[in-house]
Amino acid sequence: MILDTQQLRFAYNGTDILKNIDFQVAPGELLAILGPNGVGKTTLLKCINTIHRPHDGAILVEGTDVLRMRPNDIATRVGYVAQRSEPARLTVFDAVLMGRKPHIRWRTAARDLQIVDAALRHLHLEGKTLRRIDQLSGGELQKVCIARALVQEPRLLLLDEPTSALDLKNQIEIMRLIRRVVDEHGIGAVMTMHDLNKAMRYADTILMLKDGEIHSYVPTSRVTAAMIETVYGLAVEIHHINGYPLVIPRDEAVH
Ligand SMILES: Nc1ncnc2c1ncn2[C@@H]1O[C@H](COP(=O)(O)OP(=O)(O)OP(=O)(O)O)[C@@H](O)[C@H]1O
Repeated sequence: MILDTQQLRFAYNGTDILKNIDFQVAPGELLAILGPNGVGKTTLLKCINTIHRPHDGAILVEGTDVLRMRPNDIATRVGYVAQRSEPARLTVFDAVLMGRKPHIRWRTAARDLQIVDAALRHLHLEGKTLRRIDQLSGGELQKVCIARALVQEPRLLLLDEPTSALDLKNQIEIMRLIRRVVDEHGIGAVMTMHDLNKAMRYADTILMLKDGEIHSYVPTSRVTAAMIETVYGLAVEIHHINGYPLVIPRDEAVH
């Protein structure tokens, strides 16, 4: 397993936000965490990335407890794309190169530069390498953050709403890129998402949170309208168009 979370519990100021969180991510698996605003999706990613320390339970990455890993070992195994990032006065190139830092021993090697170049090309940022990231649009900055996580060559990629600031074409390109990296490199990925259709189109597994606990944890093909209705409190239908699932809200209340 790439990721194994066991009976996680996390509280802010004594109030439980997450409890009984148990799930696994296998090599080549993309898991989407869904659930309403404020349910704890970001908090869960931050626990996995050791930004927060769970109050109970364990998080294993390739069999090793992340809380016992040195920061550099975490950084070579886990890449994290935050929901919001603080843009610094760095160029795009330098910001992406920073993702190689955990791998660089003495000084930047030719391979580091090749990996950075490739990531910039994949994200269509090659024309903006010398732009300062505090002068980018929200979507451009989001792509820089994804490029920085990819050059880390992590075994586990954590993405907090990776397409939220992107236009339709960029959303699809980023989802295809994430899918390809997961498939080709056999890594695991966990993303939070509000767009159910995109999650169901690209993820292998869906994990839905409700009231701080796992409500549903199923292969994408097993997601039902009833699950979505209970978690979001919204009546929906799931249709398939050209083989892709499409969630359509119905104009009626759920009790
Ligand atoms: N630093 C903090 N201190 C106290 N409470 C917090 C803190 N950060 C988040 N919370 C609360 O914890 C809960 C979970 O927040 P979190 O950001 O994990 O939710 P989310 O599911 O990612 O939400 P969204 O979909 O709106 O991004 C929310 O009620 C939030 O207000």
